[in-house]
Amino acid sequence: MGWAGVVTLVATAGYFLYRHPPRSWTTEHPSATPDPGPEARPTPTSEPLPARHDEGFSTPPPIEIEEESSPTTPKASASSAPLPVLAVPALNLESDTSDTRSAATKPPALQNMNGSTTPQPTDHNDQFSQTKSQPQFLTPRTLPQAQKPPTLSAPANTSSLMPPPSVPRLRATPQPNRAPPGLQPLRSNASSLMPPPSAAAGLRVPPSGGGGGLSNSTLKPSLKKNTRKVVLDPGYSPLDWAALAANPKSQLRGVGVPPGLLRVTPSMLKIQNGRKGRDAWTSYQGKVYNIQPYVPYHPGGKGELLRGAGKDSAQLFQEIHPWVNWDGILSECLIGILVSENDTQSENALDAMD
Ligand code: HEM
Repeated sequence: MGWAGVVTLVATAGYFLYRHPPRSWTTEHPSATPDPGPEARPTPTSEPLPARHDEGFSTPPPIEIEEESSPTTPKASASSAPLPVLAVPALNLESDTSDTRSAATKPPALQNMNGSTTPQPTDHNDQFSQTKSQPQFLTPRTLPQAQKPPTLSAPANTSSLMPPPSVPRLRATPQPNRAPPGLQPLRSNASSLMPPPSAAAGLRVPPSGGGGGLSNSTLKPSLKKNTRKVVLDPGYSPLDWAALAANPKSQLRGVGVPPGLLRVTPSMLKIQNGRKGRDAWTSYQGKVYNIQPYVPYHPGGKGELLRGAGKDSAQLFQEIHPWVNWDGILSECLIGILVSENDTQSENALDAMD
């Protein structure tokens, strides 16, 4: 009987303390989180809530506690009882709001958000929702000082732990600010828009100076201004010239010119200036060419090409388009070699042409 009585007394005392814990226990647990936390969790299942919120604003500890709280929840599965217990400490905490402001703000937020039910699983969501909903909920409340610290402390923690909640706040805050000031939104928009324009400008500038796809459109007009190319008549394209040069019957050296290379003196070259029905000859690097058949195919036009008729064209040619393959274009127009005036063989060649 003695043992049974002692056991019943202890059980009733424990149950009484469990149902109605003293205020000192409720306040001590959140304050002394690390050591008593895991031990005291099974007894007051509702106490981790304020501790979590406090810790959630503090920093890393909440994660550990939540992980540890998960094993406690199965114990709380006998938690049909603790649910009503949750409401009890919430009322106590509201009464304790006068004691601690931080604890006062957090439990009411849970009550309002969750309707005083199932706050534990939504602790994480509460942290997010608190950040979002605290302004709405706390503004009606009469504790601006208590409101501001959590909001200020929350973004710092959320920025370190949870970037998403910090983002909506930034969005929410600049929206009201965007309309009136206009300078901050311009900066924010500029920060978002400035990179593209700067990048676009950086991209546009090089091609204009360098020579990309855009540079063609920009440089073509400038080239058109500086270019002296002419519009060739149909059938006189470089390909047409290539086809003509490949044909052995073309007689590009001119009619009446003896086969084989001729010895051409400067006087002979001067006579062949393209006038009075005579073909236009020119010399280039010691060789004489008949440029008359190439006149309608010359991209620079007839007049430009005939500037070298009856004389050496090396200087003009090199000044205008040294990259052009002279021999590749006029190989079939080769008349002979340029020799001095005293060369007797050149006289014989002229006699042969007459
Ligand atoms: C001898 C005096 C010559 C003069 C004064 C002359 C002048 C010119 C000129 C002003 C152009 C236009 C350049 C431009 O603005 O794009 C041109 C283009 C051209 N000329 Fe001549 N030319 C001469 C001889 C020749 C000869 C002998 C050939 C053939 C072997 C030739 C082949 C060409 C070609 C292929 C082009 C086009 C170049 C290009 O598209 O880049 N020219 N020439």
